[in-house]
Amino acid sequence: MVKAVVLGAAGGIGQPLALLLKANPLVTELGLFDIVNTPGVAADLSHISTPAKVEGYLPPDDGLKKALTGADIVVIPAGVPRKPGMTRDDLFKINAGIVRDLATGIATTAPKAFVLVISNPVNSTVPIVAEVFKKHGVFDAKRLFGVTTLDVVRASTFVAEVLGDLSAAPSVTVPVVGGHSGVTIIPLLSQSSKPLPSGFASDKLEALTKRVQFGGDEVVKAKDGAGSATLSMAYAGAEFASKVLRALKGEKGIVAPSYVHLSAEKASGDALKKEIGKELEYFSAPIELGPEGVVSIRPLGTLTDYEKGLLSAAIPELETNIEKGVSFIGNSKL
Ligand SMILES: NC(=O)c1ccc[n+]([C@@H]2O[C@H](COP(=O)([O-])OP(=O)(O)OC[C@H]3O[C@@H](n4cnc5c(N)ncnc54)[C@H](O)[C@@H]3O)[C@@H](O)[C@H]2O)c1
Ligand SMILES: O=C(O)C[C@H](O)C(=O)O
Repeated sequence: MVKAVVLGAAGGIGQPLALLLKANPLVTELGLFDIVNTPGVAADLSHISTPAKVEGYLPPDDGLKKALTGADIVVIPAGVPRKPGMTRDDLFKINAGIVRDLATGIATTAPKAFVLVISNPVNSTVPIVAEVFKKHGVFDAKRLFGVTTLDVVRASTFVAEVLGDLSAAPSVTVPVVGGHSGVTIIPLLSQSSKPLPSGFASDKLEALTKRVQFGGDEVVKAKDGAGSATLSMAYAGAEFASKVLRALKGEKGIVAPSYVHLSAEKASGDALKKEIGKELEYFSAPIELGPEGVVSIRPLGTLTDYEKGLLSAAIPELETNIEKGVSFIGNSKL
């Protein structure tokens, strides 16, 4: 029996993500929470002929607590999305408080659940969840994940486009490490499972790297005020959730990228800090998953000089973003 819960389930990401979780045969119960519309979304999904029993909850009558009771995995896409001209950090003002309050609900009702944070700015919202959990004495770094899968999904697609063969996209894997915003997104294109064409020019490599780093902006611009990526994010979130669930069920050797606290597995986390050359608390890297969550954090491997430059550029912004999330909870009354 597996209960999955979506917080922010009526939103642009929440609805298609809930659909994909309802279609996942590993899920037997699906709890949907939002401040609006969840009864309708739940009623709609509940007619789909898959095993999961679906319930929708709203804030009155302890809806958050009811949604979270018995949760094994909680996915959080609650919060406002960007409009053109905004950075992800501009969302902090509104989303930090939303994520803090939802994390408080998880800490008190489902402290053992795996928590997958989608709400932006991920580089700061994951530390917010961790700090709330620490204040409640229930923090387990192995179970907290910032969802960076969309960056990896984009890298696969964009590399396949460069190779002129979109049918290769599902089998192209590119490690994307660092964080989830602009220059903190570091695609390690030299490690693509399908190499780029030989003699790929450095200006093309730079353009491809920038496309992965700023892929979110492409969607924000195209949606022209109506939000940011929702469908590709729901796909990516469901992919990552499915890997976490398969590992929970005992499948071995599952590796997926995620933004985690580097204490999640001490030896490999310390080794990664050495590779980065900085005492960062959080970083996104390929993670081996197991029934308890993080089994190990994979090394970055050999970086080209260009990729080393990307890493150096990412570190100061990551540090600032992490500190912002940590001090927000330090200064919050819970
Ligand atoms: N990690 C990623 O790769 C990634 C990708 C895309 C979007 N995002 C982020 O995901 C978030 C959601 O994006 P969206 O397009 O679905 O936005 P949206 O506005 O369509 O949906 C957000 C939902 O959250 C709900 N909500 C607001 N406050 C809430 C609360 N206190 N409790 C529960 N629900 C609440 C809203 O009612 C709404 O239904 C944004 O912050 C966006 O930046 C992250
Ligand atoms: O770009 C955004 O604001 C949403 C998301 O983080 C993305 O990468 O698409």
